[in-house]
Amino acid sequence: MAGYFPCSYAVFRPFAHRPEQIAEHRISTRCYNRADAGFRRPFPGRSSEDARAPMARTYPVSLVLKDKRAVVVGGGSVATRKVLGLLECEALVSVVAPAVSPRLRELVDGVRCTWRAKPYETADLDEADIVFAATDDEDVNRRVYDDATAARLMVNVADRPEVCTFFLPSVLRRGKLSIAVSTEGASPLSARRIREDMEGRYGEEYGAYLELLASWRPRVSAALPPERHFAFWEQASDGRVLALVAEGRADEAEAVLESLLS
Ligand SMILES: C[C@@]1(CC(=O)O)c2cc3[nH]c(cc4nc(cc5[nH]c(cc(n2)[C@H]1CCC(=O)O)[C@@](C)(CC(=O)O)[C@@H]5CCC(=O)O)C(CC(=O)O)=C4CCC(=O)O)c(CCC(=O)O)c3CC(=O)O
Ligand SMILES: NC(=O)C1=CN([C@@H]2O[C@H](COP(=O)(O)OP(=O)(O)OC[C@H]3O[C@@H](n4cnc5c(N)ncnc54)[C@H](O)[C@@H]3O)[C@@H](O)[C@H]2O)C=CC1
Repeated sequence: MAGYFPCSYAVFRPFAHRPEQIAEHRISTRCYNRADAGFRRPFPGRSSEDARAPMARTYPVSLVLKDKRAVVVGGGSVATRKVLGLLECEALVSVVAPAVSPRLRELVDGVRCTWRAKPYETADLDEADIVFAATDDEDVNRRVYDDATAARLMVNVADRPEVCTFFLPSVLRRGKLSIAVSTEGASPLSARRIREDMEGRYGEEYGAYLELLASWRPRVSAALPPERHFAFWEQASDGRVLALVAEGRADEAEAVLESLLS
């Protein structure tokens, strides 16, 4: 099965039909402070009252993007990272950019990943299911955002956390296990550091372990009445089976599961 594309949606968007109002009303304190520090051009018409308005909580989900059409506008390092994640989930990726990074060029195969070597135009979003704006041109990113919003498409804007309808978390994968870390735009580097910290705690053994448990699900459903399912899975996940899998003792892990059926 294709992997999931973990992300967090910003679901509360009261001014979704007027992008300039979103900029004015849904600005996070962090961005306001960064603007003051010279990192970000201040948005027009913003008051300190607006700056205190908290950004909406996000709704974490894992998207199934297999065979869905993802349009990525931009071809630099940020776009490349997005494309790698999308291809991992078997999405159909269309990159729109006059130039792309060498790594991204390698990923373009004309089938799962195509490249339109030109500047962005509105028609590039025709047939898109999900959109990523990742150019280094603020105005282009804003235009992609406007067009995607007009078409009611989910859109991630690399340089504008405050208008994204979803963010990308930092993701640790171990087979079917994905641990997605999000700071809702507060500190992407912190998300990465936490993900790196998790790498030491959740090793490769989780891949085989979860495959084993997945293979047992139909068996448990068939062999045990529903009221015994929870107790089975509680014991199956108490650490013994995981430890045996980690030591490469697959037969013994199976035997423990077998014993839990009686
Ligand atoms: C809002 C968000 C929108 C989105 O979804 O893209 C966004 C926005 C911005 N990122 C910026 C900077 C950096 N981003 C990274 C890295 C990652 N950024 C990712 C996600 C997100 N980044 C979303 C919020 C996620 C969250 O908060 O949880 C990760 C987790 C996932 C991914 O991209 O796949 C991936 C780590 C993957 C991994 O390694 O695990 C690094 C570190 C590095 O490069 O290693 C830096 C430099 C250090 C720093 O600034 O912290 C800037 C400023 C740009 C500038 O200053 O010009 C903006 C714009 C702004 O803040 O205004
Ligand atoms: N969300 C995130 O994780 C991060 C976001 N950023 C932000 O992301 C943006 C992109 O950063 P990088 O990838 O490092 O930039 P980059 O300079 O490596 O790449 C920019 C890309 O945009 C393309 N582009 C320029 N004009 C275009 C147009 N009219 N139509 C289509 N494509 C066009 C260029 O051809 C190039 O491929 C920046 O605004 C940066 O501030 C930066 C770091 C992390």
